[in-house]
Amino acid sequence: MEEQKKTQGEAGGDSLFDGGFDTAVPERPWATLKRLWHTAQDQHLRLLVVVLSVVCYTALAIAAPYYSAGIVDLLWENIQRAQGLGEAFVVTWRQGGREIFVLLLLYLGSWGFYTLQSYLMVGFAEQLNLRLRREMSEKLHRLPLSYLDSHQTGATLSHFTNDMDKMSEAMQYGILRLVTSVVLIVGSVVMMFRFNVVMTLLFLVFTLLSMVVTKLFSGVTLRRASRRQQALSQVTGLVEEAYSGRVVIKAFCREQASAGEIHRATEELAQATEKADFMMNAINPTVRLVNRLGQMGIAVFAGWQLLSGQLTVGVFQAFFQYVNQSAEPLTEASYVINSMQSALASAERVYRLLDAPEERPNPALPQRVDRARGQVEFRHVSFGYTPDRPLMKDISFAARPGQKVAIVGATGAGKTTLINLLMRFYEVDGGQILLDGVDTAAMTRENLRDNFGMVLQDTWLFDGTIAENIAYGKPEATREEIIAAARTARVDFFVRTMPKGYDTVLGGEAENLSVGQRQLLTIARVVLRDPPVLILDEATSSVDTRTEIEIGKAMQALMRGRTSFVIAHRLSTIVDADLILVMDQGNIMEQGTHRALLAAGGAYAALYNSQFAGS
Ligand SMILES: Nc1ncnc2c1ncn2[C@@H]1O[C@H](COP(=O)(O)OP(=O)(O)OP(=O)(O)O)[C@@H](O)[C@H]1O
Repeated sequence: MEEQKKTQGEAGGDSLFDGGFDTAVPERPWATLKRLWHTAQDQHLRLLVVVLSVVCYTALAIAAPYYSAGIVDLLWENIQRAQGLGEAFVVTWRQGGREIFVLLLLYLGSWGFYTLQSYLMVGFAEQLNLRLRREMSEKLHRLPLSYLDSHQTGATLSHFTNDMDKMSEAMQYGILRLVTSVVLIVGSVVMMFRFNVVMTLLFLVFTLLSMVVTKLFSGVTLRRASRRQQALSQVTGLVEEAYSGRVVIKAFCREQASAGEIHRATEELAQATEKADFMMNAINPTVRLVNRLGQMGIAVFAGWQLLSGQLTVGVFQAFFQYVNQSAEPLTEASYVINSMQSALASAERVYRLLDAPEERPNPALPQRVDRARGQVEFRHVSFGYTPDRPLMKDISFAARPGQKVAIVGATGAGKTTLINLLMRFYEVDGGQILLDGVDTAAMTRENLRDNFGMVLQDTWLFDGTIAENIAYGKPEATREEIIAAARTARVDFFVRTMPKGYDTVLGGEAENLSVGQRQLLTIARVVLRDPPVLILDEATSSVDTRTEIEIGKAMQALMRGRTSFVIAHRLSTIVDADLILVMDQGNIMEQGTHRALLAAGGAYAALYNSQFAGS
């Protein structure tokens, strides 16, 4: 449920600056900020330059209007004097020119510092993202499978994409906006007070009013944005479901029902988006309207003071420069604050991933087993995925080098779990697993897994050539070695029929590989690596009989001379096994050879007889 909520929030998390409103709120904003500060420790100098640049920018931005007031008054006086004398008005270097030049420098300086701080912050944000992305990708490899198994892929991936984007945007734009706005507003208001108290009070009253309006609007906006996020994640979920279940949907002729559901969800999304976007678009004009009304009031008052000689033209225009300078950031305040909140919430999610408990560290003085003979033993092993639900209570068996061990049992019996423990994807709770007499817990995981080769039903091929895919476990393999492995795996023939043979790129062109061909390729991969112990998950129903025979032969060739663990789905293929483990509810019910188990007349015999009763 918790996870569902999390992904929903993430799925719909539009960026603020695209006009979206994010509802995510950080749980511990100050602690997260402190941690971000720590993560960016190699960039503190850059931040110091940014701070200096912000100070210079705001100082210039506050000084420029004040300075301009004097210039305008000076020019105004000169114009009037020239008119009084009937002369043409000219600006010379001594009379106004120098001041205009200085004003130009002030404006240019403030532009320059603004550009500098933006440039530095873009670099800062990207460097920070780079660091976090690197830490996350390293972390992913240190996380135990239990973490990855219990977290949705989409949610984990969104830390690399959505969360990073939000943080980057907030840092490039949000932080600067926030800091410069606060300083600019405070500075401008101080200057405004120096010019005219009544006009400043008038401005503050209308500013307060526009803030109240913003607050009212943002409450409704947040609610509507949240509804839109829910609707969006529902549509995403349904489309994903329709895509992944496309074969079943077609087989049951449920296309119309599925399309209907998506249609309904998209209609809801359209309505929710309409409402949310209307609110989003309505905020700015409304706040601006309030601001304009305020400015009108100030203008009328200022005009009256101007006419009565209590205000100069220069101060009049300078005052309005300050009004504009402060009104704009105030209008955007709620967006900026929201963006900062959502970025901090993203940072929290990223740190939560980085803080997740890791695999138990490898032993400090590990024992090594280089190229095992293949003696594998389980001694009183117990295990549960969760501490409160033990699955395996006391498992013991031994396989001698070169033996074929078949694992059978109904679905959920614990066959995969046994392999998970053997490979140390999960750690045992009690007992020992030994490889050539060495406790696997005393070895490093890398050393242990170097001794194993796995062929799973879920084949995994990556974007790359067939040759690269076969050489995945031994990148330095020569072309001859790759071809020899392909021959053993009975894959050479069909690879040669492909347009570019071993250089055919999978990925774009991988769709034209059948499930069986994909599996043969993964067998070739293991053949090339030549491990002493094998784990094979027998193909079930997704391949045709001829391919199944091919795979069977390839597996036979692979198993020769190696200890092999075969998760068997058809009892016919395991009659020659040296040891059959019959599993049920996580435990081994019976073990022995096919003959011995049949003779014992227990669960295996019953299963065997039921499978072959009709044949
Ligand atoms: N990652 C996991 N977290 C919690 N429970 C799990 C996990 N993986 C498996 N289980 C549970 O452990 C039990 C054994 O599952 P396992 O996958 O080992 O069975 P299996 O014999 O391989 O089944 P199948 O033939 O369907 O693959 C099941 O009850 C299953 O629900």
